[in-house]
Amino acid sequence: MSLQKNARTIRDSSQRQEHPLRDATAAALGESRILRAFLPIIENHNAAVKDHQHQQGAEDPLLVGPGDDCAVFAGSPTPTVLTTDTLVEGEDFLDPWPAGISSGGYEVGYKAATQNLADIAAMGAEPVTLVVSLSMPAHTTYGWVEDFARGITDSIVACGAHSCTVSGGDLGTSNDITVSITAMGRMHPDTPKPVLRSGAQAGDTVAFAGQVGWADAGLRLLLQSHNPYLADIMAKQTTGKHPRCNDKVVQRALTAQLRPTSPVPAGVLAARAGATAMLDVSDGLLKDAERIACASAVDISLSAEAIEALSKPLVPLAQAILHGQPRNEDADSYVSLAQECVLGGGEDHGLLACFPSGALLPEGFVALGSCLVPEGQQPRVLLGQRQAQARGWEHYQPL
Ligand SMILES: Nc1ncnc2c1ncn2[C@@H]1O[C@H](COP(=O)(O)OP(=O)(O)O)[C@@H](O)[C@H]1O
Ligand SMILES: Cc1ncc(C[n+]2csc(CCOP(=O)(O)OP(=O)(O)O)c2C)c(N)n1
Ligand SMILES: [Mg+2]
Repeated sequence: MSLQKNARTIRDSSQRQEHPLRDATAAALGESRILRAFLPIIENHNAAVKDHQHQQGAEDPLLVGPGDDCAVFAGSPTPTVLTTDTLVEGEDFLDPWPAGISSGGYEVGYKAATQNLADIAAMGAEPVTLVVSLSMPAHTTYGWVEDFARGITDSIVACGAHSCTVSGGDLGTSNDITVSITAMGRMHPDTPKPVLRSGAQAGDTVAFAGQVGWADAGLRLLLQSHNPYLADIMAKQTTGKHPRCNDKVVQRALTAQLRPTSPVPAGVLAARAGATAMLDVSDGLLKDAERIACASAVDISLSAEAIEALSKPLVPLAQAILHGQPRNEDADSYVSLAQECVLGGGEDHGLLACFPSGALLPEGFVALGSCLVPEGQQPRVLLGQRQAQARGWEHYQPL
């Protein structure tokens, strides 16, 4: 059957039945169920294309479709990986934030590039190029766009993606600034097999490279308009490109939210060390660990001590955040807020990976736990002995 005829059959059949959730909203459904409106239709299409190519005696180059950090395409000498990510003003950044600090062009370009580079790294691949689409109001200035371009190139350098170019893009108009970057990467010849989310096995070590919880702590500070502590430690000129701050821990959290970096070379190192599964943590450690657990059909057990070690440096920040809230909290609430940032905070773009038990962890990775044979039907993430509730970012039910 020709592709056209096949596609028409699919369209006719989809018109015949009205999906029972047709009037349900994104807010009611959440991201994963909203994707189900999209995926069966494109997967049908992809299957029709595959059949068509087969009949022509050609191979479909799409090796891995939707569902992982990147799509994977057959390539010579090694497979190519492809991803895209979007930032929207008002939803993903503010200019200015209630705290008085701005995400200007530099921060927006920086963050948009990092998000994409992290998805490439999460496949164990090396970033090759970015294509940048920028929609903005007509009153956006030359200076903003210049800062935006510099933010992109500085992020590429800071993430260690030294072979990544910027090869094109698109300009458009919109009421709110919207940036969409598409990134292409390539597997290294020594490790041509992409690291998917689905390869983890019971017994594997779960390990993490990068930082986690800091961007969430930064977000919480930036969203506060009257934090006396923050006002105290910020230097006078806080607007513009680089907010200055006299407190190193607060500065680290603000930087993690405004100009995050991802440990990109650690992706290739992980592939080389035999990583069985990997993703970048963008929506929260528990939620993203659950994605590996579900894709690989394993339970993941995170060590309470390892989580405590990640949370500890965030306790002074939790104190700063709670100082900005109406009533002062006790020490226990600082500790639990720090842990909430580590377990549920997104946007740091560290790499969570699984390695065969006994494998030497590559530089930059610390062990967080292990994969287990699943106990129930639904794979779970455990914290210590107990099942952890997968908090995390959900676009249609924010904050
Ligand atoms: N509109 C869409 N159409 C097709 N696939 C999509 C769409 N949105 C997301 N996906 C796929 O769903 C998966 C999860 O997306 P997302 O959570 O944005 O990934 P990530 O957090 O790694 O950026 C990805 O494999 C992505 O390609
Ligand atoms: C104004 C504002 N509100 C809320 C957030 C928090 N936030 C926005 S997106 C996001 C999660 C990551 O975004 P997503 O598009 O899911 O990235 P991906 O998983 O696709 O890499 C978080 C925590 C923010 N950065 N800015
Ligand atoms: Mg990702």
